[in-house]
Amino acid sequence: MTKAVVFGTGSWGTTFAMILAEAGTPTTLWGRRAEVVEAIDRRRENPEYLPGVRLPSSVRATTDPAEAMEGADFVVLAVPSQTLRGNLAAWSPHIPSQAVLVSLMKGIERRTSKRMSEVICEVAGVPAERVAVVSGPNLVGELIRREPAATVVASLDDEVAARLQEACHLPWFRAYTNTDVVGVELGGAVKNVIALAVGVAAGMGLGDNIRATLMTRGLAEIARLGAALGADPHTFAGLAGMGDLVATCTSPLSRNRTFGENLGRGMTMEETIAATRQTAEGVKSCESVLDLARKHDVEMPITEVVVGVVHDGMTPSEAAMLLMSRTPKPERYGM
Ligand SMILES: NC(=O)c1ccc[n+]([C@@H]2O[C@H](COP(=O)([O-])OP(=O)(O)OC[C@H]3O[C@@H](n4cnc5c(N)ncnc54)[C@H](O)[C@@H]3O)[C@@H](O)[C@H]2O)c1
Ligand SMILES: O=P(O)(O)OC[C@H](O)CO
Repeated sequence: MTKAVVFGTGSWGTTFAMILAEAGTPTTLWGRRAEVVEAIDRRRENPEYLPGVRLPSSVRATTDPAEAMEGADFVVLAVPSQTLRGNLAAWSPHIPSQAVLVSLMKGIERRTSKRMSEVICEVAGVPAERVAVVSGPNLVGELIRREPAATVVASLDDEVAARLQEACHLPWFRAYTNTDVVGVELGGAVKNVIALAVGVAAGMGLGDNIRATLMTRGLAEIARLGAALGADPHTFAGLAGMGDLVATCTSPLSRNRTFGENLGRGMTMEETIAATRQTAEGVKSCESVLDLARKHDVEMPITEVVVGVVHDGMTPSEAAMLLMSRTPKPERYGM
């Protein structure tokens, strides 16, 4: 029988463990805090991240990475992107030799500008064919109510993607396979940056025209970066591209969009950070995305102003003015 371990008892790690278990894949959750692990194991609930959600009995929890990893076919990683490298270095000695490593994370590493699958290969010393990523319009607030959704399971190895698809496919959670790991990861990481921009616009009281413009031109930025990195352009019209961009930019459940909205309303960075309880990946990843774009000579004006607002003290009004006063050009310029 296929078994999985999920590292990270936050909202997505716990929800994906629930999905795997419900799809017939017994799953162990690794958490760093004993009280969370105990609540999951004894009360079948993660009161901090998913209060009131009953977890299946085939979800166990432990704080011991070696115990968590025993017999696992899938090692799923769901910690904040910027903590992956350090954590995985400690967990790597326990990874079963044939296990597939799965990233649920939607971030780009600071300093190296690496995608999560690249960090995994480097730190765990596994070939890219033994890595898979899961990404798509997957807002946890809806999934815990078992509302219908779909996702993309990507791996360079078709057979690996198909096995993971089988391990997590449910009547209400439809998983599609893809071999474009680069495109699927970029779609997930960069949409968070665009959701920050859309949130800022919404917080400023601006309307649907500019929000749609930011989403559309944001997708153009994602596609330009993807083209420079060798992604398949069709991926960005799919669930991990446009699908996730639309869900994240329009949903009040999105942490990234909400973060931007608070800034747009006039909250300071300190106030906004204090009001954000969970991981809003775009806040740290916007700089790494911009670094990556610059390395590849790709123009990403929306990402630039997001970095300006989030990290360099630019006001939302200055950001709006900068974007609107750019040189007029054909729509497909630089695509
Ligand atoms: N929540 C969603 O709707 C959703 C959906 C799809 C993808 N994602 C992605 O999944 C990843 C995880 O997000 P999440 O929503 O579960 O975040 P979260 O904030 O809900 O949980 C993060 C988890 O990581 C743990 N953690 C924090 N710092 C750590 C550290 N230094 N070492 C080890 N563990 C640490 C926290 O205790 C928590 O258990 C992110 O990349 C996010 O973009 C989230
Ligand atoms: O809450 P967010 O902004 O991290 O978005 C969650 C998921 O990535 C949506 O697919």
